[in-house]
Parts: sequence; structure tokens; C-alpha cells
Amino acid sequence: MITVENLRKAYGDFPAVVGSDFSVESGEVFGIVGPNGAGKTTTLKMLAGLVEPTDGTASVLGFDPEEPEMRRRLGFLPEESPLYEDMTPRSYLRFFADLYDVPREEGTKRTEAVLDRLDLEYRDRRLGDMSKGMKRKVAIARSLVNDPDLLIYDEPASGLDPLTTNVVLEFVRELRDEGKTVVFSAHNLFHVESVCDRVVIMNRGEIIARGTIPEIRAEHGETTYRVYTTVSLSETNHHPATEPEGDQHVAVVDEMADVEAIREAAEAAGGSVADIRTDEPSLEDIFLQLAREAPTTSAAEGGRGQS
Ligand SMILES: Nc1ncnc2c1ncn2[C@@H]1O[C@H](COP(=O)(O)OP(=O)(O)OP(=O)(O)O)[C@@H](O)[C@H]1O
Repeated sequence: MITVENLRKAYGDFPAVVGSDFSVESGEVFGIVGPNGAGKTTTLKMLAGLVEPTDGTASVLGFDPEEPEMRRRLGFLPEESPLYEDMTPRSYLRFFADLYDVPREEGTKRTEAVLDRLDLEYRDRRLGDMSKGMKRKVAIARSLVNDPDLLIYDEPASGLDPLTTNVVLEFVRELRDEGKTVVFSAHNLFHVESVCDRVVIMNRGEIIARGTIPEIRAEHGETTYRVYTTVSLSETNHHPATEPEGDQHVAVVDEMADVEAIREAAEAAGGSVADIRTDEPSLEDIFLQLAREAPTTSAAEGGRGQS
């Protein structure tokens, strides 16, 4: 569906995206995640044919992103989507359906169905008088008027209240379930973790991790064990000291061998292990760790990009 090879974008001397490689399969939800300035929007705009790469190639739906036919088959949701304030959701969506030559009846059926699914009331209210969440839903509906196979959404749920965020993320899942491919960016890792089949994590223009969430966890995240004992233990060469917690004691370790050492020590002290809990790192934990470890020789310092 999408293949990207060595994709680069420099704004003047500033390398915003530094040699990205990835592919997106048909029917998956693919997330591009990273902090502000990581290069997510620039990447998505290159895929949508709105920004010309400085180097490298992208193939989208089998086309070069510059080709008009690709755009006809794509639904793009920009990060900021100013709507015509004096229009209503219905008139606005009809206007876009007309632009795509969608027959009137089909266009109306399609947009009403999407607005139903997004729970959008007040379809004849002036857009200028609507909340941010309602406007976002209208913008999402607009991305679907041409019934595209591929949707590229830039921060679809950013800045929305939790309820609207859930509606939007649930909607993305439904799009995937009906066979569409969705690529979306987020800086809120929870959005990605709950919806995406695969992700790339970007930082300072570079991809610093990739894969399914479990793969990224297995490769970059360290599982830790919280071992609860009935007796207090002091530190040895084999395990750390326990800390009091409620009426028990707890030690946090990252190897099963340490868990075993604590069990033996607890039993030797006349106690036992009461519970062992596994702490899986969240994507957020992993991301912060990777960002700390990432070399700072690239986009941030203008190291490898080309104008
Ligand atoms: N038109 C432009 N001219 C110059 N620099 C730009 C331009 N667009 C983006 N940049 C810079 O390129 C870098 C990447 O920006 P981009 O918008 O792609 O990041 P992002 O990950 O989408 O961040 P955000 O979440 O803040 O939108 C940033 O440092 C940004 O300031």
C-alpha cells in the first residue's frame, strides 16, 4: 500500500526527516509517533503529495504521491483543518462530494452514514459555531467523501476531550475492520498503543524504533518484577533490599534469577514470597528511554540532511 525508501526532507539547511524507510500493508493501522518536531507531519505530507521530498522515494497506492490519481484515492486529514465557518456540516460535505464528482444521492448517503457513526448532531448548524471536537468529526467525514482505500490522518485525536478522543479512535478501528488502511500520527502514545497494528517511533527526524507494540516492548522495553515478601530483606550481592509497602515488603528486580534469590532469602529469614507482579513498560516509558539514548547528531543539529 505504501513503500518509503530513504525519504528525506530538509527545509533549507534544516533536516526535518532523515532517511526514513518503512512500508505499510493493506488493511493495517500504522502509527507514526513522536514528540513535537519529530518529523511526523512532514512525513505524512510527503506521502500525501503535499510536500516534495528532498531525496528518496515514496510509492503510495502504487503511485508517486505527486500523481493526481493517487490523491483521488486518498483521504487526508491535516493537523489543522480550517473549515468554511459559514457552511454547515451538510453543505460543507456536499461541497466536497461535488468536488470529487460523487453523485448527489450517493454523497448524501455516505456522509450521513459517517456522521451517524461519529455521533455528530447539529448537522445544519453553522460550522463557525461548533466545538473543536465537532469540527474534527466533520473534517474526518470530509476525508471519506471520496470513499478512499487509504486514509492519512495527522494527529486525528489531538486536543480533543476524552469522550471525543474515544469516538475518533474507535472510528479508526472500524475503518480498519472494514478493510481500509489508515496511517496516522500522534504524540500521545496512548492513542497509538490502543489502535495501531504497527508503529514507527520518530525522534528528531529519524525512526528510532519500529514494529508491533509487543515487538517494540520485547526489543526495547525491560519487564520488571515486583516481588512482595512477608519479611524485610537487606541488600546482598544477589538482590536489592526490600522496601516496606503496607504490611508487606517489596523489591523491584529485572531478572527471574533475582526473583529466585529473593525467594531463597525470604525463606532463609523465616518468611516467604507473598506475590510477584510483572510490570510491563508502557510505550511511553520505552519512548522516553529511546529518546534519551538517541544520538543527537541528526535533525536537531542539522547533521545529515540535504537542502
Ligand atoms: N515549512 C517549514 N519550514 C521550515 N521548517 C519546518 C517547516 N515545516 C516543519 N519544519 C520543521 O521541521 C521539523 C519537523 O516538523 P514536523 O511538523 O514534521 O514535526 P511533527 O513531528 O509533526 O511535530 P508537531 O507534532 O509539532 O507537528 C520541526 O523542527 C519544524 O519546525
